Amino acid sequence: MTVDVLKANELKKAAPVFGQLSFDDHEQVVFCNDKDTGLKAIIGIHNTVLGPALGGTRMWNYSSEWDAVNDVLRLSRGMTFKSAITGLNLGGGKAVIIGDAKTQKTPELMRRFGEFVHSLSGKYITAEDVGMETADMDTVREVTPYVTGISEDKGGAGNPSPITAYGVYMGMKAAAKFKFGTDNLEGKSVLVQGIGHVGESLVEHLSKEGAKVLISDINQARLEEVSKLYNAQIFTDADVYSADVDIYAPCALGATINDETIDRFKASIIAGAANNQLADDRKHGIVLREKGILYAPDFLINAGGIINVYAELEGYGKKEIMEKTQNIYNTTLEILTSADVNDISTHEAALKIAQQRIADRKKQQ
Ligand SMILES: NC(=O)c1ccc[n+]([C@@H]2O[C@H](COP(=O)([O-])OP(=O)(O)OC[C@H]3O[C@@H](n4cnc5c(N)ncnc54)[C@H](O)[C@@H]3O)[C@@H](O)[C@H]2O)c1
Repeated sequence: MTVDVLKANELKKAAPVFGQLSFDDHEQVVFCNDKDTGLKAIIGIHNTVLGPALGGTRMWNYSSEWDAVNDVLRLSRGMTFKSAITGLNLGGGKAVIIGDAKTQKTPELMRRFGEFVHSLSGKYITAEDVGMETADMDTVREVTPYVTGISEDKGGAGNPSPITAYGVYMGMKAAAKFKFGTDNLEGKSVLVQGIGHVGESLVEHLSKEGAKVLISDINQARLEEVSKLYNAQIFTDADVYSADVDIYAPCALGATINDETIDRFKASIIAGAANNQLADDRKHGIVLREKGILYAPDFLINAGGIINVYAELEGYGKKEIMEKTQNIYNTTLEILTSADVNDISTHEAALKIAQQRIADRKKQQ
């Protein structure tokens, strides 16, 4: 561990961007700065072999600029594989805005951000992520057409979060089928960490099916609201990761499966919406497999949102969106089976398929 930290620190000094551990042959990284609106944003374009880089914008109060760079690099890479495995003709990109979405987000700041997106002439297309609402994308739409996730009355496909939640639910059911022999979640205990846009909708599906739902969030008011609405139990223990549940569903931020938490998990399945759940894809994917914890790869099961926004570009409707999202069940089962047959982590099994699709397309170009 100490050696890893030392190595990372040396790399930061010698090659602060291209040498970053999370840098993975990204095509372009754009730093956007505007003094008047206070905008400090980074757009990461990982790969555009399959199409324009599409991915949401996250507004977050990062503890350092370094964390923001790291996040956008990891998130944009994840988008490349998400679109590839879902069969969409999209590349991977993502943007982060440094700041508190509750106090620092203004229409002027969002429009200025939209102008930066516009300057990339469609190579990057944005959408919402943590800290963003459909209304913010409507504001961005005032200055650029390179935005999705806009409201339905403005011709968009609307808020992608309920579709994302439906896809996660499908992926979770497939994982249950694989692990428990049945996809019926009635009576299964599921801890949903983060009950924001996606988490709440997932809680709704789960409680309708009769699962025993536990919820955890840093926002106490939301906990009480969601608990009342869906009869979900608020998880009060200090340690979320050692909760004695059947399924852990991370729906807050990424990297919750890391060196500190991985030995504490008691859940049999990990299936949630958060992007980049594994702090170290390779290492933690393998450890989960060794521990017998079935991990449904995040970029595979949380693709509902991108399917929804892709519909805006391709012009298909709700029925097709739901069918494609429902299909996450089948793809998840295939990948879990393939990981088992090939004795590799589920993350690696999913990654291989995504990478192969990109390599095949590259050969044709
Ligand atoms: N919205 C989508 O369509 C979509 C699509 C794919 C992936 N995702 C990913 O799913 C996750 C959730 O997205 P969202 O749109 O619901 O975001 P959101 O901002 O609406 O909700 C996030 C929730 O997590 C809570 N939270 C933050 N830190 C926490 C912590 N340490 N412990 C517990 N709760 C915490 C917040 O209070 C909030 O309620 C994100 O990682 C996002 O990148 C979202």
